[in-house]
Amino acid sequence: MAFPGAILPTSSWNPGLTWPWQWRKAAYQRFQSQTISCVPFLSGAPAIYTSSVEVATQMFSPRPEIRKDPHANEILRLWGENVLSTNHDMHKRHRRVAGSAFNGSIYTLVAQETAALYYEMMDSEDWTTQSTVSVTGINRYMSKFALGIISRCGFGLPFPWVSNTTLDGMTFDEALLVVAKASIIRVSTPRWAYKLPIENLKKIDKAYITLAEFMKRLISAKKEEFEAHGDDTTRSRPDLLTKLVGANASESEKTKLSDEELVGNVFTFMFAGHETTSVALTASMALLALHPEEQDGLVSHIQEVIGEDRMPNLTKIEALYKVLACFQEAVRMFPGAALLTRDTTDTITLNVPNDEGAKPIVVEAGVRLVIDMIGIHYNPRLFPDPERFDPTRWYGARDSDLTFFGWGHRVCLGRKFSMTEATCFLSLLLRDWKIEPILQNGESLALWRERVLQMGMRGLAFGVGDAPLKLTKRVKA
Ligand code: HEM
Repeated sequence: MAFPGAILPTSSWNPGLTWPWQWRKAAYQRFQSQTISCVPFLSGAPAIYTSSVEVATQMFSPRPEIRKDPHANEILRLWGENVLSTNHDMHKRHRRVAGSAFNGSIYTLVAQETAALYYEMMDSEDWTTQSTVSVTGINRYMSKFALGIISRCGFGLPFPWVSNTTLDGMTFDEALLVVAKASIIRVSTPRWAYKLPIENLKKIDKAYITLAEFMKRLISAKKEEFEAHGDDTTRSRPDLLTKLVGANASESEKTKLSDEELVGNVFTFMFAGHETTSVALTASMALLALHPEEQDGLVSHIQEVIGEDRMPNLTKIEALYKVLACFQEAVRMFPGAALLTRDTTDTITLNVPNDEGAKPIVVEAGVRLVIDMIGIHYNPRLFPDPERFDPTRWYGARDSDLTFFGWGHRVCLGRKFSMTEATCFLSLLLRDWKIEPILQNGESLALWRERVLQMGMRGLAFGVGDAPLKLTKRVKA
């Protein structure tokens, strides 16, 4: 999507930025194809959009002629090259280092910390003492929650729900939230503009400086630990930051990360692990609020598996398949990573399925390939009656069925991390609280869904807007 179409709203004549969501019921049906090409009217590169898993698989394949374009992904490289931004051999190196941190120990930690932060949030917000709580926008809480879990489990940061530690008057979580929301402004605003008396730009600048300082201190402390204890550091604490700093100290070309790459990866994990999970948690709660019958079924299931256990362990969390399926269905319906792009650097051929089998299409160099995750997840051939919230679609699903995490050699590294966090959080919340939508005067559930559950750009990811919800404490027998 190029200027000026990108800045104008989506309408019947202009796609705008949100067409994959707003036209999800019509775009591919109109052209009777799951793969369509798009040639910008005034400026910009031609693009091919697909809602077909077969075509997306070809676009995702590790071929030398397909890459993530460094210019299109400038936001991802803001702090340094990293596992999300790089291609080919360089990507393999980053993935080798970061991937090794995603194992049983980190998921055990995620289960523990999610339960701990849940109770801390309840106490700090003073919800524990209330019988009902009305929240105008649950997103704010979910955003902070997801940030807390990645900070604690990925980076060993304390991240208390209420933080008093400030650097130049700004707390760490405040700085992170501002930075997460302001990346587009940061890449598009020249440095001199920050000297102007514009309050918002000053706040963004301060947040970037604060965060960079926090991270510098964190990395220095970890480096000192390596100097004092060598490889024992990795053995005693196998978290993500330890793995990344260990790779920075490594002598091997295959696992070495430079200082800049180390910082780039630290920030990438902070943000990749934050927005997508918080969007999905918000959507899960909003959808459950619309489906009280689903909540009732889940409460019995949760009681059977964890009873009144305050800190359920990983094995118990993994047994809560019905709660997990609700989360997976919410991610299908509201995929935070909505549009994934690749670019061709040479001519390729895509085999596009049609009624007769498949038709080969030659794609020149310089074409943008867009994997439309909304298109895929609302494709009625793959998900019959796609507007219906039906968690049973995911009962017994295999890892490879979870298309909303991508697939192939770049499948999401944090998929089990986010599923563990979400299953644990939603189970504790549903066991304690009934969730209902806060309706406006005379509003029906269908109208609430229409008003609230709309996707648009929120910070770095595509997400749902403010979801107003009422929580009512369940009366325990
Ligand atoms: C509901 C939550 C999440 C969703 C829907 C999601 C989705 C995705 C998708 C679709 C991709 C593929 C991107 C591409 O191929 O261009 C991806 C990649 C990635 N995700 Fe996630 N993600 C989630 C949570 C997380 C979490 C919690 C973390 C970290 C703790 C994480 C870390 C990453 C990383 C590092 C990559 C890059 C992998 C690579 O390129 O090799 N994600 N994610």
